[in-house]
Amino acid sequence: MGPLSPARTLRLWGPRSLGVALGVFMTIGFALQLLGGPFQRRLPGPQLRQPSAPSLRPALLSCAPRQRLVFLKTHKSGSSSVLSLLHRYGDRHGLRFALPARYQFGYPRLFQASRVKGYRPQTGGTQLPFHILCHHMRFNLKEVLQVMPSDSFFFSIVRDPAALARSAFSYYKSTSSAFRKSPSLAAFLANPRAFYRPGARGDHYARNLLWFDFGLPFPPEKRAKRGSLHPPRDPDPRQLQVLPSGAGPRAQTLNPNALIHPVSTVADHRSQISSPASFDLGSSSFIQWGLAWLDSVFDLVMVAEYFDESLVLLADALCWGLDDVVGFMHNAQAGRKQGLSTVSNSGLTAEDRQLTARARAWNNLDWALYVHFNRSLWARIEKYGQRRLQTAVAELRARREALAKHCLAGGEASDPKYITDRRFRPFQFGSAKVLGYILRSGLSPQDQEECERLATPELQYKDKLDAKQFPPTVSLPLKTSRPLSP
Ligand SMILES: Nc1ncnc2c1ncn2[C@@H]1O[C@H](COP(=O)(O)OS(=O)(=O)O)[C@@H](OP(=O)(O)O)[C@H]1O
Repeated sequence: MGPLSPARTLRLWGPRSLGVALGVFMTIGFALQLLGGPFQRRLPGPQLRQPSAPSLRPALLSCAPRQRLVFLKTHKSGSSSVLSLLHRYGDRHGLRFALPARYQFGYPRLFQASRVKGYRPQTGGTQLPFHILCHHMRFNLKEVLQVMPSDSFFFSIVRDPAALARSAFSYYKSTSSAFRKSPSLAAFLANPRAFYRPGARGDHYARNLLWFDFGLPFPPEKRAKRGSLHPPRDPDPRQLQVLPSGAGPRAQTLNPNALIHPVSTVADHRSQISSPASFDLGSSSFIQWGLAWLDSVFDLVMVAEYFDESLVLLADALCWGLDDVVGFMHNAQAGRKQGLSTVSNSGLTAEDRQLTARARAWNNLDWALYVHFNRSLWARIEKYGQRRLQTAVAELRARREALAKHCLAGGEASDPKYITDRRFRPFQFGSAKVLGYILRSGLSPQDQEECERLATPELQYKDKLDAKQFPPTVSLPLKTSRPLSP
C-alpha cells in the first residue's frame, strides 16, 4: 500500500553482498541508531488525563505525533500492556486498526495481509488507510508492507528469556507438547531434548519464542550430545544495564525475503549474495545477521525489565505525551514474583539461578536477541540523558499510582474470581490465574470512561474497536408484496 520509503525499499531489495553490508552498516548503524526522535507536543485530553503532565521535550520545540504504527506483539513479554496503550490511543484519536478476524493473524503461520479484516488490495488506492497494526503475528515484513506504509514506526518488546520461559511454561503448559510432557519447568530445562521435538504441536512456545515471533528462520537442528548445552555465564548486571553505545547496526540493505525464504528467493542472485542459507545457521554470524536485519526494520525495541524506561523512550520517539503511555499492567499471572529480577540475579535462590542460566542457554537465540536490544535500549537512554529519563520515569510512575488509586477498587489488580463484570474479566488460560481490574464505584461519567479504557483487557478492547470500525449494518425491512396504501 503506497510507495515504499527509500530506507525500507533498501531493506527489502538490499545490497549484493551481505558481508559488505554487515561491515558497512555496523558502522553507519551506530550513528542512525543514536539519532533522537522528534520533539514532544502535548495533546489535550479528558479530565483524568493530567493537563499539567510534563512534556518530554522543551515546550517551544514541537513535533507532530506519529500515528502510523506497527507493533510486533511478541508473546509473554509484557506486550498486552503495550497493546492496551495502543488500543486507548487509537480509540481516543479515532485511528483505524488493522485487525485480525479473531484475535491473532493466523499465528503461528507467518503474517499474511489477507488476514487483515477489511483489507482490499483491489480497490486501487481508494481504501481508507490503516494507522495501527498491533495484534499477535509471526512477523513477515513483506506482507506487513502490503497493509502499512513503509514509513510507519515499527516497534516491539523483548523480555529476558528466563522470565519469559517461566511465564510461557505456566501459560502454555497444555498447548505445547514439550511442556505438557514435562512435570515442571526445572525438569524440562534439566533435559529439554527429552521433551522437545522441533515442529511438534505448539513447541515454538518452548524454545526461542521471541526469535520465532520476529519471523526469523531457525538453524537446522543438530543432534546435540548429552551435556553439550553450555549455559551462558551470568552477565554482569551493570554490563547488561548500561553498556556503551555498542547499539545495533542498522543494516538497511539486507534482504528480508532472503531471510524469510532463504533458499527460493535468493536463488537468482546466489552467485552474488551471501544469503543466510550460505551461513552456518547456528553460527554467531548468522545470529548477527538476524539482529542486523531487525535493527534495519525496527525503530525501537522495548525491554520488559525496563518497561517504564522503554515507555518514556517510546513517548519521545512518537512525540506523544506521558499520559499517552501511562497504563496498568495487563496479563499478569497470579502468584508470580513480579519483582524478581532475573537480570540482576538479586533475590534469586541457587535453584532460581540455575534455572535462569539453563533457560537462557536453551533459548540461545532469544538470549542473543535480548542482550542486543538491551544494549540498544541503554545506548538510547544514554543519548536521551539518564537524569532526564529518571525524572520522566518517576513522573510516569506517580501518574500510574494516582490513576490506580482513582480508578481501581483497592487501588490494584484483582483475582479474576472477584471480577464479575465480563467487560473487565481477562481471558483465563494456562495453569495460573490471569489478574484483572475492578473499577471503583462513584466515578464521574468522564472518569468512568477513561478508567474503563485503562482496565479493559485486550480481547474485549479488540472487540470494542472491531465493533466501532465495522458497525453492524442495519438491515432495512424487506419490501412486502402488499401494495402501498394511498
Ligand atoms: N509492565 C510490565 N512490565 C513487566 N512485565 C509485564 C508488564 N506487563 C505485563 N508483564 C508481564 O508480561 C507477561 C504477559 O505478557 P504478554 O502480555 O506479552 O502475554 S501474551 O503473549 O499476550 O499472552 C506476564 O508475565 P507473567 O506474569 O510472568 O506470566 C506479565 O506479568
